[in-house]
Amino acid sequence: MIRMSKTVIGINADYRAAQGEKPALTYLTAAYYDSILQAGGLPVVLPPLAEEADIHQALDLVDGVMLIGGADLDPRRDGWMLHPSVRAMAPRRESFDRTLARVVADRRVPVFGIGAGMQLINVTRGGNLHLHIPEDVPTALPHKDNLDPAHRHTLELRPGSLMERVFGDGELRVNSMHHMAIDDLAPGFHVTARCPDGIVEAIESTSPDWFAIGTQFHPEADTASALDVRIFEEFVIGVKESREAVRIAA
Ligand SMILES: N[C@@H](CCC(=O)NCCCC(=O)O)C(=O)O
Repeated sequence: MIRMSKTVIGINADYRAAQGEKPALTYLTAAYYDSILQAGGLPVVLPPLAEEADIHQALDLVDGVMLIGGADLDPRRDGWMLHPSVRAMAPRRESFDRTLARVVADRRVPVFGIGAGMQLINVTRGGNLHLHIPEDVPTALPHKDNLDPAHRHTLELRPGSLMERVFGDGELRVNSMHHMAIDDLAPGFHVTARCPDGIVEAIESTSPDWFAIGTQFHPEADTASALDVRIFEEFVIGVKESREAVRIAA
């Protein structure tokens, strides 16, 4: 039997600690792994591993990683004060995610960060965040509407970027469900999409040896446009090309 070797993408997940008689849960929206499947990749879920050695062994088994969205990164872990608007993610998830992101970056594992996942890449590599857009950027458009999960805004794209390859020119509207955003961008990245109010909506690595992208919007969500799936196709292609380049260099 000829075994097709699909590009394997490890995906982190959300986590809920045990509550009374309710057991602890690992869970994630199916759209994250379905988007990888639709793009021709093979998704595997990475549970919140505590040991760094286990994370290294898990990364030996995948070609790339997708960091999903979710609740807020705890700003105190980055030396900032807690903000009243912060709804921190489960500590077990955040501890794993932060170690995973650091090891992924150190090993130059191809990565796609979505929402909180993009924010995590940025703080892991020395950037920081606006903790609450309405306070930090009072002139910003609304980036979250609790009454409208389909809330959207337009984007302005960087010429020559992956984002422009996917979306081309013309007006582009994406979903928006966040109250934090990238403030200082980490070294080794450039912004490839902004909301017209200046809020960062996509980033790409500028390092030739690391294929790393991030979107603040959610191309996997039900509210995404038909073109958004192309981002996942570009990601899977980029991961495959990165891995082939490493094999040739070896
Ligand atoms: N909490 C952060 C990141 C926003 C984010 O990832 N939202 C996704 C929510 C849906 C999901 O859990 O996938 C912020 O608000 O900036």
